Amino acid sequence: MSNTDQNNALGLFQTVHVPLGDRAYDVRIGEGLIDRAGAHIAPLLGKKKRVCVITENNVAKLHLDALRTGLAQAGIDMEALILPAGESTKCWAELTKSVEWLLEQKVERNDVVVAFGGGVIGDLAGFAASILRRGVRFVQIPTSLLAQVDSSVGGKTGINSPAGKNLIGAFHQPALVLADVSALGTLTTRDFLSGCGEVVKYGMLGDETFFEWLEQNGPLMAAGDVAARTYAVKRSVEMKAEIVVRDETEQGDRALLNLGHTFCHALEAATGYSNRLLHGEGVAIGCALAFELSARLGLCSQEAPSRVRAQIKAMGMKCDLKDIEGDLPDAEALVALMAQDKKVLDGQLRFILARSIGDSFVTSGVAQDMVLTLLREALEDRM
Ligand SMILES: NC(=O)c1ccc[n+]([C@@H]2O[C@H](COP(=O)([O-])OP(=O)(O)OC[C@H]3O[C@@H](n4cnc5c(N)ncnc54)[C@H](O)[C@@H]3O)[C@@H](O)[C@H]2O)c1
Ligand SMILES: O=C(O)C(=O)C[C@@H](O)[C@H](O)[C@H](O)COP(=O)(O)O
Ligand SMILES: [Zn+2]
Repeated sequence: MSNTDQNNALGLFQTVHVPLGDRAYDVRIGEGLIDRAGAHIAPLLGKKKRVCVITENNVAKLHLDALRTGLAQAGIDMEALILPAGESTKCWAELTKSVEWLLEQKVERNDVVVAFGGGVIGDLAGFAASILRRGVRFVQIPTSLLAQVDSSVGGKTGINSPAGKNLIGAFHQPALVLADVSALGTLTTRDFLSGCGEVVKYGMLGDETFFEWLEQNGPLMAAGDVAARTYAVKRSVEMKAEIVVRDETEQGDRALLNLGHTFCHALEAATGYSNRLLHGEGVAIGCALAFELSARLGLCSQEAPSRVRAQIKAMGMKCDLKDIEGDLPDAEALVALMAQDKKVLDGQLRFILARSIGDSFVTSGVAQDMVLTLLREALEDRM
């Protein structure tokens, strides 16, 4: 995995290479990458200097003109499909619309689709690209913090089902990721903090030093410091890339990236994939629950969940079930939703638990009673 600074016609950026053999690609991180998108994407194109971009209305309003100009500077034309923003767009209807639109645009096997937006667009457009003509290449241009640190890297693409989160999808690696940290400047505070949920997750699952860095630099990041944001994106991507390279299709270790997600996905399904709970918010709440469960099982110290919760709260993120507005189902119903989790093996739930901050592992040996009691207490705390 190389990690280099470059300064040429492509601008100044840092690279995390994801060495996956014939599916290897760069994640380029820096300012002004949208303005220079054409120069970065041009080497991927054949004779046809055109890309089809899938995006959504919030991002289109703020950044699509810049992308059009950035592509035009390298002589690349762009057609764009603008979908509604929000988690509910990760559904069959929008997938069908996207695939039919790509076919109308006569996208060929050798063309490149561009996913321009947050994790919703990355997951949806990546899945559309994976099934179009049995697979065309796609470039991720992630515009949210969450998408830059997590969803644009690693090739998990897909949509939600009423039965559960991300249950329909495919592994399809991008050909290139351009993470333009200047785009983060237009995020709402809520969306920025949602992305922080995944950032803190990396520290908790595998790097205590990064967790400590976040304890010290969280406020700087939130205040918009570009160097701090760039470092957080780069360190997160490095960690994700390392895990993905070890286990691309989640046969083992990759499940570590799911820390907090068994709880999170059940809560997202329970709140109807709505604005009541954003994915990164669910991840933060899920991580706090996973550490609490680990402590109750005697796997980690009692101090670890307190430190995790203190950091989540210090950054201003949602931390508890009581931070979710409106009704929630009871503990039994939440556990029933977990039964559709993709980590279920031989009918048994698997959880990511922790020995300490920065030392997590995957296990199937968690008694359901422990999970039910934990959830009952967390739900009672809402009363
Ligand atoms: N594939 C993976 O590995 C992976 C990893 C983590 C999360 N995910 C998925 O990602 C999704 C969440 O991603 P998300 O948090 O980016 O959600 P999102 O795509 O809905 O974006 C969050 C909000 O930010 C807005 N936005 C995006 N970029 C913006 C910008 N630059 N300026 C202003 N507003 C902007 C969007 O319009 C939206 O309202 C979930 O569906 C989750 O399951 C996937
Ligand atoms: O890339 C992964 O692997 C992850 O688990 C990253 C998660 O943050 C992400 O939310 C992912 O979409 C969850 O995957 P799923 O397979 O549990 O749906
Ligand atoms: Zn996630």
